[in-house]
Amino acid sequence: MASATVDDLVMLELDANNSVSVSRHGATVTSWRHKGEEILFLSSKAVFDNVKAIRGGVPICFPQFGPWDLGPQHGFARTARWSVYHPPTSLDEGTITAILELNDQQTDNAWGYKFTLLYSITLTHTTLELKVGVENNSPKPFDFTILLHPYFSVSNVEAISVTGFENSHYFDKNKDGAKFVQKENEVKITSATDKIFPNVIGPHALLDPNKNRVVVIHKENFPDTVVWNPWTEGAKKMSDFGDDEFAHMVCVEPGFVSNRVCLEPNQEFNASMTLSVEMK
Ligand SMILES: O=P(O)(O)OC[C@H]1O[C@H](O)[C@H](O)[C@@H](O)[C@@H]1O
Repeated sequence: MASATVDDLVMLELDANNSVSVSRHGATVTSWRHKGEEILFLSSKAVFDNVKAIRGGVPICFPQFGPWDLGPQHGFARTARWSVYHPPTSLDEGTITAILELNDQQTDNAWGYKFTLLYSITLTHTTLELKVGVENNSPKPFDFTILLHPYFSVSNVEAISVTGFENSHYFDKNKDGAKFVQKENEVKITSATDKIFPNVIGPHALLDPNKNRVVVIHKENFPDTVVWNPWTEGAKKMSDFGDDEFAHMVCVEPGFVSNRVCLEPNQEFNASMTLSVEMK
């Protein structure tokens, strides 16, 4: 079995307190240190064998979010080995960018289409921008769903709230996909949560009063947002997740999942998530 090496990591470092690390396995952002604080959650049981998806950070789901007839749950992008298209480079003072690439030749191609994914990671002293581009290099159209799956580190999941959902609706995956109305702006997490909110523009604010911290999640061309926490029972079912770790994480996931993206030959799809942190 392959195991992770230094060569697997792409590091974007502004200074000792502001950095991002990205694994070429799945282009998974595994850490974002902002002013010395880790913003992302990475399970203590995450497996780095270059086979399994990394449990935490920011995995990317493509060409399928959720179960998939043609391959693994959440698609192949999070377990494929990406290449470095553009190594970390400082564009201006205080901005560093790297670009990773995945194309059909780097996957087992069960999907059957030719494509190029470019994933730009840009770090500044105030933001982390993750931008994904999909190009159809096939002679025929294809369609897909896509989602960024950030795991945020929180003090205590029952103390936090996530805003940006006023007068929306959601499909509850824990209740056979039943549809519910969300009147309140804030989502609170007090039990197993797996909700798909279609067409919420955002931004979302993840308020963590115990940390005096707000993480703001801006999204472009990701109409949907999924909120997930596995809670006790879900945690126990995952071999790469500690039984008590659900209390210290929440996933707020921008995606294009309630409808499929359709791309004609040579067409491109672009979307991004930009995170910023405010201390209160
Ligand atoms: O265990 P994974 O395949 O990484 O999926 C983890 C979770 O991802 C998303 O948030 C889905 O909405 C959940 O249904 C799923 O359980």
